[in-house]
Amino acid sequence: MTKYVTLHDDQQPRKQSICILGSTGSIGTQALDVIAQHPDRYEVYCLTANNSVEKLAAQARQFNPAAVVIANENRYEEFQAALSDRPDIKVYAGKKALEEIVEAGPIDTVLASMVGFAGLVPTINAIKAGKKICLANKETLVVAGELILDLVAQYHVSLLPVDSEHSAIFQCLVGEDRNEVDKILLTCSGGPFRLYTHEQLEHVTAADALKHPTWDMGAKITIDSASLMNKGFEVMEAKWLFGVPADKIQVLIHPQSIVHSGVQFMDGAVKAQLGVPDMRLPIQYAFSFPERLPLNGERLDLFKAQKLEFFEPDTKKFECLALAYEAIHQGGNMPCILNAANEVANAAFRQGRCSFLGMAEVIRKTMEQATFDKNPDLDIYLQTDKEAREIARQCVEGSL
Ligand SMILES: NC(=O)C1=CN([C@@H]2O[C@H](COP(=O)(O)OP(=O)(O)OC[C@H]3O[C@@H](n4cnc5c(N)ncnc54)[C@H](OP(=O)(O)O)[C@@H]3O)[C@@H](O)[C@H]2O)C=CC1
Ligand SMILES: CC(=O)[C@@H](O)[C@H](O)COP(=O)(O)O
Ligand SMILES: [Mn+2]
Repeated sequence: MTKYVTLHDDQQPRKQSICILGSTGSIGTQALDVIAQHPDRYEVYCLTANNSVEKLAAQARQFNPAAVVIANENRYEEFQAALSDRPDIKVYAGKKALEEIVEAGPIDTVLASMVGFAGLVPTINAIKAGKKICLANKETLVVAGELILDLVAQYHVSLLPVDSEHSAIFQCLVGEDRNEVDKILLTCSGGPFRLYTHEQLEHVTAADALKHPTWDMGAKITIDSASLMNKGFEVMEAKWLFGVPADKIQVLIHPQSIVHSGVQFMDGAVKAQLGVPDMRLPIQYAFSFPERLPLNGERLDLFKAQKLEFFEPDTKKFECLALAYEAIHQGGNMPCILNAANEVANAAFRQGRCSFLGMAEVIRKTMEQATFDKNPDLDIYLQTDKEAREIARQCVEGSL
């Protein structure tokens, strides 16, 4: 029995008290929309952001959390001033405060929806504090999948996927505990450059890459979708979440983003989950599992969708996907190196300091030069992330 169904004397389900890490982002704001649709089920214990002082303060006024954390300490005074008329809301600042707030006693569920490596330590702390984890922050599993799964088992916590494909796979696997998976069908939109030639890719800009054909998401993941690094990360995420080796995870380019992913079983049966591209469903399902709750929003109309296409990905044209497979093959801390280099290259591309194709070059060079460790622990991941970022920065500057 999952621990969220705690009944009061009157047999009404107790409200699930939620901490949202990264509440000002794309996933965070959609999670608040889900919570607003079910005030009888969910309440907000804590909201966090990095720099978005005004947005976080506005969210705090609307959702009345017990605590709020702004990760950038330099924004503390400004943030405190913005909520000075709300002494009932505790205001904290800094990376350490953010990493520790997840341990607060009243929290049932932590939605890990910060972006990047910064999400790793708070997620680990939340697991160790016995919280239910709704995981959007895929970088956590990319970097330290084995460590996270070991901790989840050791602390007996629930880990629910939020990423749309992994939520789809999870939904297909419900009730199939006794049945062996033949392969996972992991769909991918192909991004805005799906039909571009290599020559065209030499000239694309961040503004072009930020126009995702089907999903409206934060800037970092949108660039990862354009380079197909996002799909490489999702192969790793699926491998850890569902215990399926990478060679049994088939990536299918599906430009319509209607089939969110599927599973083929030993008898050849394929189950898939379909829907409009809207993250509120996977967010809500992670909160409410095993129940389904009503959700306002657009419904899938298959007559309107008309055609559903599937193609093989081109790993020569999209080298980031090939690099992700290489990192999976090498194992150890290589996915951590891949992730750190990607975070640096992705940011540099957005700032116009690196070309689109240059991102893969930076990542490849960093993978060649960073110190490899076959059996990393958390300390090694922290060191690896630091070292790989430094190498990647130098690659971006063209000094290596
Ligand atoms: N968006 C989507 O549809 C999907 C996202 N995901 C994953 O979910 C995660 C969040 O993505 P998304 O919502 O798009 O990202 P956004 O960039 O929209 O939001 C990121 C959030 O994290 C906060 N944040 C950023 N850096 C830090 C930091 N160093 N310390 C503390 N907080 C920080 C931001 O605060 P601030 O506003 O102050 O910058 C913001 O609240 C990513 O890992 C992504 O891969 C997975 C599937 C789909
Ligand atoms: C919404 C979501 O889950 C994203 O990870 C999405 O998958 C990105 O689209 P791509 O398939 O283009 O990477
Ligand atoms: Mn996804």
